[in-house]
Amino acid sequence: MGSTPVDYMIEASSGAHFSGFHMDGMQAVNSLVRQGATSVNENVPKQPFIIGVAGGAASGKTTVCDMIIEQLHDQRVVLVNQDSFYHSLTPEELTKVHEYNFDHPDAFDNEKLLSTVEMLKHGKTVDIPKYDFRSYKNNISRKVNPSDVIILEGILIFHDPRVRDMMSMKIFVDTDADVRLARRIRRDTGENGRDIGMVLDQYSKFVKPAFDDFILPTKKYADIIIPRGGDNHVAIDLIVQHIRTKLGQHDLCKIYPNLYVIQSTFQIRGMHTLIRDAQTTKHDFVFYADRLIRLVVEHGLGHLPFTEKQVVTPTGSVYTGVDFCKRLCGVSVIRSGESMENALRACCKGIKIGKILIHREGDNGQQLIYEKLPQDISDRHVLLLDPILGTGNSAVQAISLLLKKGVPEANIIFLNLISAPQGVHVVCKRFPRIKIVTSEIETGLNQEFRVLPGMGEFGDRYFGTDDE
Ligand SMILES: Nc1ncnc2c1ncn2[C@@H]1O[C@H](COP(=O)(O)OP(=O)(O)O)[C@@H](O)[C@H]1O
Ligand SMILES: Nc1ccn([C@@H]2O[C@H](COP(=O)(O)O)[C@@H](O)[C@H]2O)c(=O)n1
Ligand SMILES: [Mg+2]
Repeated sequence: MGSTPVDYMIEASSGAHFSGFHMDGMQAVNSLVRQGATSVNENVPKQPFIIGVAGGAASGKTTVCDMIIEQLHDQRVVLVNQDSFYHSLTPEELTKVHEYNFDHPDAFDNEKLLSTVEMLKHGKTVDIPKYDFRSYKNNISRKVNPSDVIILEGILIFHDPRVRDMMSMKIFVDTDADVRLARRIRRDTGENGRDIGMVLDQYSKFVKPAFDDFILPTKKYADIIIPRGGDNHVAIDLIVQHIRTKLGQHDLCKIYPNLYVIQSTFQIRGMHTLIRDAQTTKHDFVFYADRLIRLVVEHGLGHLPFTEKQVVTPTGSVYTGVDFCKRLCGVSVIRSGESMENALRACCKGIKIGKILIHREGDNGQQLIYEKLPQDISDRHVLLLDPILGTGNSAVQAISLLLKKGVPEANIIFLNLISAPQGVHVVCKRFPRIKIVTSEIETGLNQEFRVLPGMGEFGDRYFGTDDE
């Protein structure tokens, strides 16, 4: 590995983050239909992004982790410290603590660390011990919930290949030995209440040799080497940027560059949780569906072309901005697509909205039975509205009609709340120039072609007709 300030070998660490669906378009759907298959990957939980942070004692590992966590404040991140897996000292070892090597791989319960990381990786809650540097014991423990990002930190966190192989990104904090020693003296004589003579003895007898024999040799496994630890803001920004890209990117977006999944936040996830809950009242369903629809519409509008425009502000200054695209219209797929009309009207004053009604017989016999579209639709950019993309058959019908009316494929933006991978494959394969904007990708379809986990019959829940 070279020795540039930040050795950034992203490719080496970019193993797929979220599991996806990798069959070919129509072929995939047809084969699923033939097999009467249920969800594509219904039982495969999303894999967390596991990061390892190694480096010498007092190199700044915890500081770097804290900075990453702070920047990822809108994500579910958990920090697991290798210190938590120190073996508690026996009464006999306690009497000769100055002879104990805390920097040797055997000082840790490596099997427990491995099983803990495996559990978190598979979405299970774990109990992690808390280690006390003063009593040399781990008595109490804390509950740690599964998260989207798991950071494993410790001097020898790259030592065990089984733990190392679970990491999607490996960082080594590289700080000069004299700086590490100075920090260690301050920390151990301060918060750990130790005598300076003992600290120096421990350093020359165990810490320094173990760094050379066990820690430094693991530097070669790192994808990124950060000199100066927490002072290296550029490295930390790059790392956070990379993590965000990996988290926000569904595998399908890597296959289809015209598929846009809006970046998830806790707010967005919270809204999805509410509208997916079968117990949510009609009032709340409409409220949160409207909020999400508005986000999708705003995101979709961001894909329209624009022209530069200059205006004079009340201070007499010139502001160089942009002018909205004027030649646009909405088209809703009756009935659930109509739920998206208000959000579109709220964003685009006076926008024309056409309608298409597609009758479904099972899910193979789709029939277009009604259309009312602006006469000059071929000159407009079209925002096609349907909250759910399932098999893709209705979408194909609707898009085919728009193309027949002369709308260029590249002028269509298909907006929906949730998309099944099958529908994405079908639409993107057949119409590679249209854009799809959605807020979440589903796991798949069931045997009745309903989206899973889904949110039920959207139109019925939104318009309150589910009891009829
Ligand atoms: N860039 C820095 N400048 C000054 N002090 C630092 C810096 N990074 C860490 N420290 C201090 O050094 C000590 C060790 O840092 P820490 O992040 O806990 O290292 P590690 O987790 O590698 O042992 C802490 O007291 C911390 O506050
Ligand atoms: N009872 C203990 C346990 C560990 N150490 C030292 O801590 C260092 C590892 O912790 P970092 O936060 O610095 O990674 C390691 O060098 C051990 O020697 C200790 O002094 N006492
Ligand atoms: Mg630490």
